Amino acid sequence: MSDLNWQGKPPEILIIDDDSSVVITLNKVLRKVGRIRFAPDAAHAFISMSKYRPDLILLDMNLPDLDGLQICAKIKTDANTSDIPVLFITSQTGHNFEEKVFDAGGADFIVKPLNPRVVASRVLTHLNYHNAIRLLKNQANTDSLTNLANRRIFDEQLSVEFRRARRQNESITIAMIDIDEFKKYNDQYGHVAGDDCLKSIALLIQKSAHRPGDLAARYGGEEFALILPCTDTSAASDFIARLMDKVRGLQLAHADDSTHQYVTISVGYCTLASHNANILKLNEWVLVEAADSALYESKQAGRNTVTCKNLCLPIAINAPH
Ligand SMILES: Nc1nc2c(ncn2[C@@H]2O[C@H](COP(=O)(O)OP(=O)(O)OP(=O)(O)O)[C@@H](O)[C@H]2O)c(=O)[nH]1
Repeated sequence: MSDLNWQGKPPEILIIDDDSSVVITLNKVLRKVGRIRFAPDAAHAFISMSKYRPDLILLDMNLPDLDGLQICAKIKTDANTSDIPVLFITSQTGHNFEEKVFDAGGADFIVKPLNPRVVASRVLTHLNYHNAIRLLKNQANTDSLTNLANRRIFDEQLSVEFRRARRQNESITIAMIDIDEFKKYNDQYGHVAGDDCLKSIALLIQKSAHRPGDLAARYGGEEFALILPCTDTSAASDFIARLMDKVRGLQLAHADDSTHQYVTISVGYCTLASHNANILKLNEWVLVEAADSALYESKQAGRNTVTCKNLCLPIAINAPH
């Protein structure tokens, strides 16, 4: 249908217009470009947007319930829709019109009577911009080898989830995961096999951390980090035991591992329990440091081990950094 490389499916285009002749014309021009949906007014448009997140919106200036500028401003103030390009369709070109469109957050406008080639060119240009920005954002947030979130996103999300846990008096767990004897693995099987091993374990971690708010990130070389909101010590312990089982279940041969035949991981985690007396004085990095020191203990204990540091009792608080 579409020539654009849009993650295997055509781009979603939403046309918000109550004039059926305009809708018919736009459909004819754009049906080869993407998947077209229609809404005759603002109410239907917002329902459609929440169901089928559009990649581009064509918006009439005058609609029965809200005017186009108001709809556009609403789209632009909602974090879920703010990055969608909005192109106005209008017969108005009067005083200040262009400024009003751009002030409302519109990306461009197309003047009636509609010229099919102009419509197709403008829509394709904005879809291509939108796609390029989406790909760049994705690259900036993702570790390219494993496709997990990168360290930058981990830091951002850690702060968000820690503040949420504090506000809502919920527990939160941070886990640090490290592949055992990975230097020897690389030495024995080569770096390409090492990369494949990292990818397999990353995929397992990502599939395991599937609840809303969970985040799996590549923290460094062969180290991963997990944020598990609303997860107390016992839930975290079950989660990590299952994850370690799954890694052992992969049975990735590691002939040089001093104690095991297969690739294993060591884990350290720290849970901040709800009702922690010190919760208001703590910061998120206390959890990361505690999880990291628990991971160190797991390594000292012989690897393929999990260690928990619990912060539910009053503890010595490190200076924030
Ligand atoms: N193939 C591959 N190897 C990596 C990557 N990032 C880090 N490494 C390797 O991971 C190894 C980590 O070695 P160490 O920190 O000594 O840890 P270890 O050998 O796993 O030993 P323990 O953690 O004590 O069990 C190093 O040899 C790094 O070169 C990567 O992206 N790909």
